[in-house]
Amino acid sequence: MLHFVEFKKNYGNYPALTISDFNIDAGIYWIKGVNGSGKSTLLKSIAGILAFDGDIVLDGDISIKKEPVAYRRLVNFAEAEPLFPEFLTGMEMVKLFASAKDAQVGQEQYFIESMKMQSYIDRPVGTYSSGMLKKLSLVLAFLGNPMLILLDEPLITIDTESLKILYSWIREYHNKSVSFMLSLHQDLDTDERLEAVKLLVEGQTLSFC
Ligand SMILES: Nc1ncnc2c1ncn2[C@@H]1O[C@H](COP(=O)(O)OP(=O)(O)OP(=O)(O)O)[C@@H](O)[C@H]1O
Repeated sequence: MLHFVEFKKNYGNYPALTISDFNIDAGIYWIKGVNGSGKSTLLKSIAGILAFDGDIVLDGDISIKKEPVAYRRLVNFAEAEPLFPEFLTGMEMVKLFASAKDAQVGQEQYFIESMKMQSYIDRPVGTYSSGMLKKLSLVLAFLGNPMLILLDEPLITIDTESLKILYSWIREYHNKSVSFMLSLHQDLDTDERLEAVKLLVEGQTLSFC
């Protein structure tokens, strides 16, 4: 599903992450690692938000470097602490992402309703609480027809009812062959029946746990 080829991400002189040749099959992955180990750097690089040396190839032949548009359409990302333009409403953000991700018309309604966001989705994002912002970022990460969804710290900030909904979305999309990479500090809820393979970011590289 994902192949790292001579991947290297430096911040100035600091070599944050080096992954020379690494393959990840389709599935659900739990990215572990201590603070500052490079989990967000990894997810932002896979999402195409950070520049890096080398290449990341999706599904055998879709290179982020050679086919950035096709690649980005298939890889969605929710940041740990999302920041959006404060003057736009939640719905304007949703429409923007739906258009960029070629989402089918009306797809967003299911997500907005199941997360119970109808009462504030038309309000400017600047008026949102941190939990509301987090839920908006999660909705955006499910729009379109992604092959891979990257969720950085998805379990923080949102209430327990919303967490259950998020787990159900992950199960539903996984059943449709969508892969996930979740960076988490806390354990996954074993009652939620998510079979996740553990990956460890340690010593400025990535390995299976
Ligand atoms: N913009 C930046 N400039 C310089 N160094 C950075 C930058 N962003 C991250 N780093 C460094 O890269 C390393 C990895 O950071 P990263 O945010 O990826 O870690 P993380 O595993 O996500 O941490 P946490 O669990 O605390 O969120 C850290 O040493 C950090 O100081």
